[in-house]
Amino acid sequence: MSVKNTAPRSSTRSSSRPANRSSKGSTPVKRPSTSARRAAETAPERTGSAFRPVGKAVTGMFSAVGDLARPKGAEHRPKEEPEKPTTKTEEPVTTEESPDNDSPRRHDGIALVLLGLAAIVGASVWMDIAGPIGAAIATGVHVIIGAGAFVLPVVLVALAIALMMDIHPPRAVQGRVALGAVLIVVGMLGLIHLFAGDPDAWAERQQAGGAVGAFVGGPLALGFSTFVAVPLLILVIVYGALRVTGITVKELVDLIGEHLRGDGSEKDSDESYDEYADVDRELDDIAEGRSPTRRRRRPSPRPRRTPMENYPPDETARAAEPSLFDEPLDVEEEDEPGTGAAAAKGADTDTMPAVKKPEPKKPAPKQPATDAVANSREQMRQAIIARSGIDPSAVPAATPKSEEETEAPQPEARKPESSDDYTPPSTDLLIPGEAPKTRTEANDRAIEAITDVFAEFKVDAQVTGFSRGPTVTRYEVELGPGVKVSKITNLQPNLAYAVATDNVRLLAPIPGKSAVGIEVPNADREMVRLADVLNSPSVVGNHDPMLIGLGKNIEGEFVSHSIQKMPHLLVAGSTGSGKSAFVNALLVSLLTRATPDEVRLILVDPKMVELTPYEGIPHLITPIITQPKKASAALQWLVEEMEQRYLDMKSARVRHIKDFNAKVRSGEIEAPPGSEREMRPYPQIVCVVDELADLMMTAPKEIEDSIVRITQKARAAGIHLVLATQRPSVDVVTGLIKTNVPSRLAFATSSLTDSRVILDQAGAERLIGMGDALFIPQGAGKPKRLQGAFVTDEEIQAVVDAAKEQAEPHYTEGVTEDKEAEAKKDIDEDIGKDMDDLLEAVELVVTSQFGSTSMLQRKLRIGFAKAGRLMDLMESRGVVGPSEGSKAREVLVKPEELETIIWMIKGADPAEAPKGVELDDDTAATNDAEHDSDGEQAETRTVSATYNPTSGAV
Ligand SMILES: Nc1ncnc2c1ncn2[C@@H]1O[C@H](COP(=O)(O)OP(=O)(O)OP(=O)(O)O)[C@@H](O)[C@H]1O
Repeated sequence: MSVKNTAPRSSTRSSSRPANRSSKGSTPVKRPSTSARRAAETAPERTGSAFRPVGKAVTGMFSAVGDLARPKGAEHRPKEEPEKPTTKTEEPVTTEESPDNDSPRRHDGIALVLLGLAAIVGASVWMDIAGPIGAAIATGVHVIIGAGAFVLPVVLVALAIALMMDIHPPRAVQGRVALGAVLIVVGMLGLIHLFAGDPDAWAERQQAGGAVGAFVGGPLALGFSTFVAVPLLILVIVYGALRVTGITVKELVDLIGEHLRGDGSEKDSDESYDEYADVDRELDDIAEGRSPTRRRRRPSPRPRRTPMENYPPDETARAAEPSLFDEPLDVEEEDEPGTGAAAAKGADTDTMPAVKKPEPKKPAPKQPATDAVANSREQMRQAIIARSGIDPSAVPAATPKSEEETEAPQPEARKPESSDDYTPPSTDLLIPGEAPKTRTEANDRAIEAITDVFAEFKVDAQVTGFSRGPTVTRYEVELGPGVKVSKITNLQPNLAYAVATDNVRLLAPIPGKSAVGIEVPNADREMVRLADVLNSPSVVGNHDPMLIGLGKNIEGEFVSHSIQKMPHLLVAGSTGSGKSAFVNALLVSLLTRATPDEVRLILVDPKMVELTPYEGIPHLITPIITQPKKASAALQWLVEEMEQRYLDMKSARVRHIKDFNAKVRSGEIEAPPGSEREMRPYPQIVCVVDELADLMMTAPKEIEDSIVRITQKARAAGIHLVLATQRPSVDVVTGLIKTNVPSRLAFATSSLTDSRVILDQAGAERLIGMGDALFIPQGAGKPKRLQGAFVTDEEIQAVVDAAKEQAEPHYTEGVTEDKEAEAKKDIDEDIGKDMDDLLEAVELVVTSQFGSTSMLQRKLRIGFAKAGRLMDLMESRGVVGPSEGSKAREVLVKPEELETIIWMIKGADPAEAPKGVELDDDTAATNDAEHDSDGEQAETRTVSATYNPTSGAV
């Protein structure tokens, strides 16, 4: 229950009543004040006894005394009462409150009257010196309360003192206390009466329980016997005591138990663990109408790690960023976007409301102290502090790691290994970003909201710090002892509601910390510029030409990753989530770090517009591909290129293209004599597909085959795929593609299913778009959240121009030619319709190395005549030797040459065959001999027969 909540409830009530009244057409009725009414309603209900009239009468008396005693304006009504709407239709609660006009002098007067009465009664009953009137009064008192008359003066003096000192129970409990007191008195008098022997004579009764004792004890003794009546009356007294003290029997037993155990220490009490116990009690007090007695907050037995130990204070940022409750600072006017300095820098023309530069603020007028909004904020803040003891503006913010990084000395930048005449465009062409914010009003507001949720749901947890990333802030929450983490995770919808976003993500725990992370999107997000990422010391100091700037993580740390380590990447996200921005960041990173000798590109852009700015850069192997068919051909070309590289690596006895390149550079590998081939280091190849879905629609089988073949083994060959799609459905990102593309980058997806397809887990559907991403590099289990780096079209243009100025692209021919279609044109006439069967037969014979006609019959389920014909066709093409009667024919083609022979049977130019092998009988025989005798020579033969697909470009 909260103070905040009670106000609306009372106002609801009050708003409904006038309607009722008006419907009856009656005038406003007198009603007791809220708390008195509540007490009067509840006390009799709880007793459920015959004491109701007595209770009511005494309640009235206490109430009246209380009212009389209460100084004007000092009534103890619940805090929220003054906030109740006091419109004309409001019930006239003030009619009962009229005695409030009494002055303190008046209840002093009543106290003196009580003292006088006490003196009279005391003088007469104790000493019999009050004269005849006094004696009459004494007799009267004795008749009513018997021996109780001896105590009455003391009670009257006590009442008088209480009146004068303004000590009285809160109004809400007055009825309860009065009833309890009456029960005790009546019970006692009854007991005295019984212990006096249940006298009948009034003279004796005056010395026993008086009329009250006789009327209570007498009938009981008569009805049940004294033995039953005595315990019954004791029970009445106990009940009265409970009413007066307001505790329950259980609490009493607990209290006694605690004392008996002798460990009154607060350790065992739940309350000692409950940081909010005092606050709860206060709130209960207020709700029940008691004055909220402020108890001193016990120091928490749990030594909480202070937030300051976790985070160095960021005084400068604190000073620069006013908290929600600080006086507004005068903000210096900034340039309008597109004017002045911003325009001179060629500032970003991309308009993005959430991340664009802050609007130039008008000089804020100093808020008057009485400002209603400021007041209500302050009240809310105080309520939160009262409940949780946490001041949002005191929660420390972590310094963004990027800021710590820049303090380190700048390492030496990389120099390209190869080109003397080509220098990659400088990152100075890119626009640097603004310094990251450490804390803003939005953060304070979110801390308040989170703290409020914990208080509302009575969860012992508190925000101990936060780190602000560009898009999202992660609030660190520490739990009290014994609090389940699930208590926080179950609160996710409420937290989302409190911070007014559905994109709250919970990390339980934050990796490496004993704290739960609550990631809340920043209402005032910041843009991450690629320039900042590429100029960060960690990127500058890294000499990998394929390192790309990805963005910034939630701790404000720059994130970069090498494409070589990916080695293939799947990028997915719904439209507008930031995929193209990422592809741009990737390409600009490569352009600013790698020469065309080091990295070559194949760009596939089925959307036709996304990658157009890169047209004509020297890194391209082929012009930007926009047709899916050509893309499919280019992927097949990549497969051949990969096979070729593997052959070269094999012949050079190296396992990675880097080692092959090193050998070429050192002159260890040379083109064989007579070969026209010039040995040059192979460049790394990156193939970027901007929309995989378009390709998969055209030729799903071929595309999937090529992708799978490349991704399975192209890592060592220096060929890398980056596949982007906005439709990560299972027909686009097939199981085979998924298993072979190990690195994933997910931008906001439109559904949980899409997130599962791309990340194999949920999460991407909760991202907030515009570059907010989850990245799983190869081998990493948990995705890392980051804000993608952004480059504007102007920056891209500047870098592309700088690259184009230095070199022309040298396109390799035939990359996008559909070789299979062309090959089909020259099919031998004698093969005719048997092409498919022949190819199957060749594959069977070559892989099994068994040239038997009956085997063909069996496996291909064909007749003898057809099997014989296929065997003859194979003989004429040098696959098998001549017939040797009933023996199987000799197989002349080795399994590793299968592809080439199939290639040739299909009718392609043998010179373009992917593997170098001469297929006329003589050469085949010679080759076999070479293989057998001299492995080294055999490999030289392979090299000599191969071609270098990228050689046209190098
Ligand atoms: N990293 C980023 N930082 C800031 N803004 C970004 C970022 N990425 C994208 N945006 C904003 O989001 C808009 C859409 O981004 P982008 O064009 O990259 O989306 P997309 O996923 O490629 O969409 P589509 O698939 O429709 O092409 C951009 O114009 C830009 O304003």
